[in-house]
Parts: sequence; structure tokens; C-alpha cells
Amino acid sequence: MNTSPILTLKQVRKTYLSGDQPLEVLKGIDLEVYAGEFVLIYGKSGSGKTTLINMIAGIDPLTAGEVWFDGVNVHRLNENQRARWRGRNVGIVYQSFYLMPTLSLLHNVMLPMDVCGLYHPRRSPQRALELLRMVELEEHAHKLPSAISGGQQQRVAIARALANDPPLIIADEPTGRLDSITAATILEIFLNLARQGKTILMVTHDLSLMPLASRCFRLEGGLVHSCPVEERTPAP
Ligand SMILES: Nc1ncnc2c1ncn2[C@@H]1O[C@H](COP(=O)(O)OP(=O)(O)OP(=O)(O)O)[C@@H](O)[C@H]1O
Repeated sequence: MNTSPILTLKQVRKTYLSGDQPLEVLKGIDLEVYAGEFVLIYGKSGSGKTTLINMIAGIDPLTAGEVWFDGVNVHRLNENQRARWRGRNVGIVYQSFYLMPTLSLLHNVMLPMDVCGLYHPRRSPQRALELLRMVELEEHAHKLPSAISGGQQQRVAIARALANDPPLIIADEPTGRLDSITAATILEIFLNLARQGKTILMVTHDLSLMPLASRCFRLEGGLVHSCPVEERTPAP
């Protein structure tokens, strides 16, 4: 393992204004994640998991604190710089897939290349096909998302998240809408990506995933609590 973390959160705070009442969701999160780790963050509904990953990916502004990724102070970038940084460094997989319904699977996977100005007429379709092959969907490349199953759509979403070869993959409940067998194949893809050196940050409320992760954190009361190994072992 590298000695310095690839991702560091320093006293990250997020307060929403709910009506005229402040809602303090993150109360000073400190976290260090190393390259190639598969980190699981779990917590009850409403504990702030999505808020936390939106801070890490620079999607929403922080109230206070810092997010550092590979030497970059993410929230010091202006909006354009942050979007560009995110497009190249972070692949995001959501529970609801969010594929473009009118684009083929191949074009869905190429979308982030286009958005980031990295599209190349020969190399991009080749890479997209390679990624679809990795998730065993190459032969469906020219179909629309509506023609494939939910589990297959999630595999396309993973391929799309990898389009620009980002070092960090964030997954927000990626198996939440899938049956347990399909979920297991999706988790295996994430585990393989971590073995290949990608850093995986997965948010879930599914405690059965804990034994798979390098480290686990529980988000509760606006803070992250490290989950000891004994807590991660399922009861007999
Ligand atoms: N844009 C917003 N404005 C105001 N409040 C918000 C906003 N986004 C989230 N919240 C509130 O912040 C709290 C945390 O929400 P968040 O979506 O981060 O939780 P979560 O742990 O991801 O929940 P779930 O597991 O149900 O998706 C909730 O009380 C939510 O209502």
C-alpha cells in the first residue's frame, strides 16, 4: 500500500438550509483513503451518505473543510476546473444507472469521453467496446438501454464510469435495485477493479457487503466511525 493517501478529507462539514432551519448533515469528517482500497461507507437512510460522496466528487459545495485528491484541493477549483477534474478523475455509478435512453450502449460509454473533450473517432469506439467486453456486453453494443436487463444496464454504467480511466470510482448503492445474484456479479466487477489498482468508494446500507471491503466506515451523527474487523464478520 502507498504510504500517502490518494484521498484526504479534512474536517468536511455540510449544512443544508431546510426552509429557514439549518440542517447540519456532515459535522467534521476526517478520512484518508489509499490507492487500490475498496472502502465501504454505510449508514442509515438520511445519515448523509450521498451528501458525503457529492462533497468528495466536488458535485456540491462544502460548508467547511477540504477534500484533497492526489494533490488537488478539489473545492479550491472553480466550477469549470472542478467539472474537468471530475470528468478525468472520478467515475460515478448510481443506483438508478442513469443511462441515456436514446443512445446505444456504445454511445453511452463514450459519452464521458465526449463531455471531457477526450473523444477520438477511432480510439474512443475501440475503448468503449473494450469496456463493454470487460463487462461481458460487447455483443449488445448497438442496442438501446431499454433492450437489456437492469443488471446489464448497471454493467454498462460501470463501463461508462471507466471511460476516461479515472483512478477513483464512487458507487452510490450500485446494487440497490438488483437481485442478490446479479448484485454479486456487479460486486465482483468492483472487486476486480480494486485489484487492478482503482480506488473504490462504495456507499451502501447493505451490511452484508462489509466482509468484501478493505475498510468500512459507519456514517452516523454526521461523523464517520471506523468499523472494527469483528463488527464486519457476520454472526454465525
Ligand atoms: N439539497 C438538499 N437540501 C436540503 N436537505 C437536503 C438536501 N440533500 C439532502 N438533504 C438532507 O440531508 C440529509 C442526508 O441526505 P442524504 O441523501 O445525504 O442521505 P443518505 O444517507 O444518502 O440517504 P439514503 O440512504 O436514503 O439515500 C437528509 O435529511 C436529507 O433530507
